[in-house]
Amino acid sequence: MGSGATLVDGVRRWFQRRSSTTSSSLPSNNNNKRNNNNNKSKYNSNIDHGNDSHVSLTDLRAESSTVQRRETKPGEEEESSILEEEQQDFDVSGLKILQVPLRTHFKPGSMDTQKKGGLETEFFTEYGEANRYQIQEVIGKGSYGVVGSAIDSHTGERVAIKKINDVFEHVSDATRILREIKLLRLLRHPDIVEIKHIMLPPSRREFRDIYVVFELMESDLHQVIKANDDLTPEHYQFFLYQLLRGLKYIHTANVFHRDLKPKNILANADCKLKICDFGLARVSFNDAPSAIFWTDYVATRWYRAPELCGSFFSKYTPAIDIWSIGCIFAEMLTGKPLFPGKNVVHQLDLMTDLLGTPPSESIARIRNEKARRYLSSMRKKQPVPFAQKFPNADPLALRLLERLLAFDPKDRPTAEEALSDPYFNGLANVDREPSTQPISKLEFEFERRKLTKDDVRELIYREILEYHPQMLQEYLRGGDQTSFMYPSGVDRFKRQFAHLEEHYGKGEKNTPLQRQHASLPRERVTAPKDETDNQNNDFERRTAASVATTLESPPKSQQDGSDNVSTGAQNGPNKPNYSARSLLKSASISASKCIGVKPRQDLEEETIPEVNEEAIDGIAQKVAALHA
Ligand SMILES: Nc1ncnc2c1ncn2[C@@H]1O[C@H](COP(=O)(O)OP(=O)(O)OP(=O)(O)O)[C@@H](O)[C@H]1O
Repeated sequence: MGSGATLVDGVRRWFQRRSSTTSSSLPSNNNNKRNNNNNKSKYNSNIDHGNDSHVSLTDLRAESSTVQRRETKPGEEEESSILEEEQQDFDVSGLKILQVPLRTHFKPGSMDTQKKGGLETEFFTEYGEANRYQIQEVIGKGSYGVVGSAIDSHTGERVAIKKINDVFEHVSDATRILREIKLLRLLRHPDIVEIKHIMLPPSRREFRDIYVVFELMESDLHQVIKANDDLTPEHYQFFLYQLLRGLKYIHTANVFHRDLKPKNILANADCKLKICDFGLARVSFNDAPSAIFWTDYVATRWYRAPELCGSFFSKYTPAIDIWSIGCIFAEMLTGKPLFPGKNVVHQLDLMTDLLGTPPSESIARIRNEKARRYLSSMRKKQPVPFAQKFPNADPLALRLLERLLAFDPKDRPTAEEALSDPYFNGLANVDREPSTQPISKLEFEFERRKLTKDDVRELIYREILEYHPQMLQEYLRGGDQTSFMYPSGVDRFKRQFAHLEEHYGKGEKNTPLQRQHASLPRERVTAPKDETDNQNNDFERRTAASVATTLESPPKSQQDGSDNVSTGAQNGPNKPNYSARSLLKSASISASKCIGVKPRQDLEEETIPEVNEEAIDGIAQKVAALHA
């Protein structure tokens, strides 16, 4: 306890000093300040009896940051204190350093990374791109490509470079990448991973791969939870605080992340967390047709909110992300996933085992008739007290967790509300929990039209130019760059990555990963039935595809028709509509058996592939065929 108490105390004092030394540069809305002297941290008594050496270390650091601030020259104060704040963020010296398992898969060693041909050298010297990053090792592999660590010779910083292969193989994949790089450019926050740069492709109209340079993180929360069985209450608090702070910012931009899970939270040994993987994120524009917005919903099941397990509503709220954060927090506390459902019905079962069956008022609000009937017909369950499920946890943490995991989305707090929960007394400070402006519709106008490969290539290229201001100027002036093959470091990277990939996982029985979230091209959707029959556990994939009909709330006769094929155990002759099977059929998660999925490492890996508008018709036909 002592070390974490020190952290909280240190951070609190830091805030207090900051308020007194830099108050002129801060918004002076005292009503907004949740963190004040009367708001005694629950750790105070521990601090008094705590570990002195930790206290003095934190004190010293907090002190030195204050002294530095005091020494700022007049006139420079505002700017430097803001910069300093950004850099320092939190003093985490009181928290025990995390174990972060080594992620090195292959070190290049004698690899020919240094070799530069004459022309290449010339290009690189002139443009400075290629010599800038020296690739070190492969640190991860996702469905879109390899991630390597590298040194940025301009800054000396270590960075992560993600090579995304064959970006334009499917328009839907390319659109996902466009969305992700755009969102990460627009969402700048200390708790969100930062894109530092994107390499300029060698040709505007012909490039296939892109190289995205991120700030380098040491691990992810999934690994941290697995490797650290001695996390303290202060770790839990600081982790949750950062996640909610990042989420507050994301939600005020009107963005829903939609796939929050421990693997999508990057982590450093110093306890810093950053939200990543915005590939499934969407901007919510009030006038956007909700059916289109949600038909491609595919978040990993274990972290999926109940309303998404049964297509409860046609409009969803940011509360879906709050639910995921609740699941992640519970996983931190116990070291195990909270709701490791095997399919959506099992998922709902696990949720109701803990939370009890929802009250009738909550069920009554559910728009989808099948989901409503399914929930009403469930065996009534009483909630399990959280103190029993999480016996060693801080009662304040559990009170907040219960709010995050409210079955009814309207009962969950917003991220901002959660940050003002008493659990964060002494740590939270609204001045350090920024909001942002809603993202402009103009940035995402491409979501409203059907894009061709060339359209999306142009849009990605335009997005890359944001990291190449001079080229952007030329582009905006209308200079035709089509035939201008300008030099870039990409060719060299291509070779380096090819080499690394060749050696990646050597000795392991790895098969190449395939894109998980890929939207389905129509022809794949309509693959022959027998291709799917031997896929056990894929009931969900075969049947959960009636998104369109669910969202449009089909007439009763249609529902009855689809229920004829239901074989759910509760399906008596007179109650055909609310079996588990029919619920699965109406879930707003859609997929096809035809998509390749990653070799399964654990059940949570079974993310359901994304389905786009284009694919819905095909899926609907396929489902109909399956049940014919
Ligand atoms: N900035 C970073 N610093 C360190 N590691 C990273 C960084 N970004 C990604 N990684 C790691 O690289 C791996 C693959 O990254 P990522 O999940 O972004 O790829 P992806 O192709 O989008 O994967 P997915 O299949 O989950 O969609 C992950 O293990 C991740 O932890």
